[in-house]
Amino acid sequence: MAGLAGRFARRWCSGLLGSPLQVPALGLHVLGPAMLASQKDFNNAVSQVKLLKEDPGNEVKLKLYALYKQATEGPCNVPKPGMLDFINKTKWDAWNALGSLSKEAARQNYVDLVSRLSASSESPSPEAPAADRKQPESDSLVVTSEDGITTIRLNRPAKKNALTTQMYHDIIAALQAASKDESAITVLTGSGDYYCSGNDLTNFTHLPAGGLEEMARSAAALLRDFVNCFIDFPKPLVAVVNGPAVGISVTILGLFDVVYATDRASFHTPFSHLGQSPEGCSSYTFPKIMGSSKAAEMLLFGKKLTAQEACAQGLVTEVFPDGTFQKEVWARLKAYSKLPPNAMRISKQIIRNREKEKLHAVNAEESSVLRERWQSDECMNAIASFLSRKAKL
Ligand SMILES: CCCCCCCCCC/C=C\CC(=O)SCCNC(=O)CCNC(=O)[C@H](O)C(C)(C)COP(=O)(O)OP(=O)(O)OC[C@H]1O[C@@H](n2cnc3c(N)ncnc32)[C@H](O)[C@@H]1OP(=O)(O)O
Repeated sequence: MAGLAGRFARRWCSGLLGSPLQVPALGLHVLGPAMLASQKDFNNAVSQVKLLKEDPGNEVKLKLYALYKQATEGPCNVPKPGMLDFINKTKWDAWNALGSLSKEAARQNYVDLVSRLSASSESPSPEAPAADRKQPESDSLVVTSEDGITTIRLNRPAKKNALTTQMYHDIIAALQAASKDESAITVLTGSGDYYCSGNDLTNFTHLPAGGLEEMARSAAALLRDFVNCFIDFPKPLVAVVNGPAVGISVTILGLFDVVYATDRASFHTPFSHLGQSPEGCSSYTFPKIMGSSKAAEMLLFGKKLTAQEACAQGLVTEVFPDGTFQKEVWARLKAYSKLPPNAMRISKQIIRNREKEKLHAVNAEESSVLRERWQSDECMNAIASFLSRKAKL
């Protein structure tokens, strides 16, 4: 069995790292979010992969492979390999999971990933903008900082950027670091075709020694800490919603200062379907933003809004055509990031501070109600249904 696994791993490595592009090895730029990687940056990154000192492991090589194919050939356009062709099927799955991600975005994600791999295998360089930042524990979150913008990118496209327990912790750490760094603006966005599919429902399957009750207690504590970071975040916080958004990724939008969305995005809070109840302060912010009956349709009945509807309700600031979304949004954010940072901080304080106490109280109440909900049969059955593939939203 070990021999088979070893052979599998060796074939895997040679298949994934060999790339058809042969270009001279050049220094790798550390790219930030505010500009899209050029073809030259991409070619450099392709060369750089071959020079990595450490083997990045099969999961990362699979990501590199999928992003490379998407960047050079576009969305997966070849037939799915047969069930027994394990290696090619796994590679096909990874490529196919990137959905309609544009070639440009794939190129940028590839360059970002290589940049992180290079940085972690070398000593920090003074030019690296985020060199002194503690990097997230898992590569499901990518944090970059450039041109006055710190970007926190959910990077689990194969799972529609569902939030694992580790990702909640990493986002908390990233927000705490961003609140103190040099950047003027902080952005949350996603990789791939989804913004975020909400809480990873498998989080609830890892029962601790204390059983269901202990799991619900620690989940409520984590939720409360997570949402508190958004309530207290001192700088302009912008969501760049690159695709559909579900659950907690939607509810916390009420705590952002600006929300830009592609016209492919949708906004879905299916709490009743899941036997759960609202969080992220949405029980307070949504009625305030859109009025109580529109909020009730979303939070009680799980009505899914299109990007245009969410914009009309005031949850989204502006909607952009998907084809020009990244270019237009980052150009705008780059311009805003040049505004005096202290003025923006102080203005945010004036706008938000009088609400903070209320928001903390709402967060505490929502977390405590959910602690009970997570122990209910309604919730257990809904999660079991999703995990056994009987239910999808
Ligand atoms: C101690 C524990 C601490 C836990 C921390 C607690 C804090 C939690 C606080 C918040 C609680 C709840 C708020 C919410 O967010 S509720 C919303 C939860 N989300 C969902 O219910 C979405 C479920 N997903 C879907 O319905 C569909 O996947 C989709 C999003 C509509 C996309 O459908 P699709 O057909 O386009 O793609 P699909 O093949 O289904 O997905 C690709 C793979 O991704 C996996 N996946 C997607 N979303 C999730 C998810 N939320 N959780 C887990 N896995 C997800 C999906 O299973 C596929 O995987 P695979 O390829 O089959 O392996």
